[in-house]
Formats: sequence, structure tokens, C-alpha cells
Amino acid sequence: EAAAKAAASVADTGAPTIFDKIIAKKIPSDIIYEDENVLAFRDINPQAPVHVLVIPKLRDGLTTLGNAEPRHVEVLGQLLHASKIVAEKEGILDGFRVVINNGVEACQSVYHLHLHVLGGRQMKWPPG
Ligand SMILES: CCNS(=O)(=O)OC[C@H]1O[C@@H](n2cnc3c(N)ncnc32)[C@H](O)[C@@H]1O
Repeated sequence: EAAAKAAASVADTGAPTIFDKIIAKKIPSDIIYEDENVLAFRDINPQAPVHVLVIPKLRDGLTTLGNAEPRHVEVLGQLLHASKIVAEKEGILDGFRVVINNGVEACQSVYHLHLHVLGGRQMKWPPG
């Protein structure tokens, strides 16, 4: 438990994640939006009719939001703006949720920062 938590907060070891393969177009993905800095693609295990992941193309230490530094402010804004574009494209601008899972207790499983854009159904609150 403690070890897992420590691991989750460890700075970027540079170890590739599955998202590196998606960015490099080495494995297939259903891309919804892409620009110079950001990539958005459908989640492989959707938790809602619309479930899209929004990631920075350059990780640069951004394994988790908890590892964000002042140098990341611009890309953090780009990720949020891209999330809005995804919601617009998916027709869920009037009802969507943006989720960042940070660390083991938040069920983070891929250590490359990503925003979940979820929608297309009535959401519940509080989240589980
Ligand atoms: C439990 C949340 N854990 S998480 O917040 O870390 O989210 C990781 C997300 O990546 C998704 N994922 C993993 N591999 C792929 C892939 N190859 N293509 C698209 N999405 C993927 C998972 O379904 C999961 O929702």
C-alpha cells in the first residue's frame, strides 16, 4: 500500500506507457482530436456512451497531476481546452464530466497524465 503510493508519486522514470505507442501511432486508436501538443482518443473500456482521453503528446514529467510543475501550466490549459473541443465534437457540451485520476487511490493505471471526458448519459454524484 505505502509502496504503491510511493511509486505513484515517483517522478517520471521515462518508462514508456501504452500512451506512447498511441502517440507514435504504433498501435491503433480512434482519434477524436489532435493538434501540435494534445491528442484525444476514445477510451478502450468506455464507462459512458462518450469516453475520450485527452493527453499531452510530450509527457515531460507529467505522469500525474501531482507531478505538475510551473513549466506545465500552458499544456495543462491546452488539455482543458481540448476537452471542451472534444465535448463539442461529441455533442455533449450541455452535459459532460472531466476527470483526472491521480495516484493509486484514485485508480490511476497509466502514468502519463490524461483527462477523461465522459458523457452521453446522466452522471451520478458523488463519484465512487
Ligand atoms: C481505471 C482508470 N485508470 S486511469 O485513470 O489511469 O485511466 C486509464 C485509462 O486508459 C484506458 N486505456 C488503456 N489502454 C488503452 C488503449 N490502448 N486505448 C485507449 N484507452 C486505453 C483505460 O481503459 C483507462 O480508462
